[in-house]
Amino acid sequence: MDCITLVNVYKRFGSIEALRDLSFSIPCGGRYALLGPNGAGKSTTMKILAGMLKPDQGDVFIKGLKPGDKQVKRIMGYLPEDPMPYRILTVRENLEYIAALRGIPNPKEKAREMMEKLDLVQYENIQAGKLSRGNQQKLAIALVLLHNPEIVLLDEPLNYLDIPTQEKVIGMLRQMNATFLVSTHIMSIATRLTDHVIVISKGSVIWSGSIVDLKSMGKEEEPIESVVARLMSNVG
Ligand SMILES: Nc1ncnc2c1ncn2[C@@H]1O[C@H](COP(=O)(O)OP(=O)(O)OP(=O)(O)O)[C@@H](O)[C@H]1O
Repeated sequence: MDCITLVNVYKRFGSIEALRDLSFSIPCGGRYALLGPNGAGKSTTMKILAGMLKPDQGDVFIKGLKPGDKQVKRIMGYLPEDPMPYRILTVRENLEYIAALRGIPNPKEKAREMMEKLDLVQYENIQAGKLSRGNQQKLAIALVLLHNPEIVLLDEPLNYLDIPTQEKVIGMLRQMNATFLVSTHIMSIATRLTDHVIVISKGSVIWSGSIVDLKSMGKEEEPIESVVARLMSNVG
């Protein structure tokens, strides 16, 4: 069964065609990276899947339901490119509030567990708006994952994180049993978090397949970044 499906999706912003006949699907449990040059339409795709934007044309399904459906919201975790937790709430209040909204039985316990997992305990009484950019990102990740979502959409998840935290987050994400779509520019993130890639350019899919297939398209010893760059530059 597919958990994520886009069929002939179009999205325009004024004169800019952000998505043009975009179609792809991701089986439940699949781990996919969304790659593409700047302005390719990755964030727009993520926002549509998260129900934050409506496509102009085309169909989008999450487990057969429309994005934004109540049932979909319950099982989805979406990390936008520039997430902003509630600025005036503290780290702990943000976590407890979202845990309560998510209907988690013991929000206080869950908040503590997430702070411990992401090394946020020392900031628990700091307002989110006063955190460093990296700690805001950690909090945003904690907020997205606290209900153990079945479908996880991550837009540049490791932005702003220091290397030990990147490793910690990669470890957490790898342990989760979920359907993943991760938008990134960093190939090593794609190869460590996912096993399939969808490459888009100018709002359409230009290549999709397994990372093994992608690597095999390279000449001997050619880095995977160079294979991806070649794919992207082949599109006029
Ligand atoms: N709200 C908006 N208003 C106007 N244009 C927009 C809006 N959102 C996106 N666009 C345009 O749509 C196109 C696709 O943008 P999108 O952010 O989806 O690309 P992206 O692949 O995520 O890029 P990047 O890798 O640079 O983050 C771009 O040309 C962008 O300028």
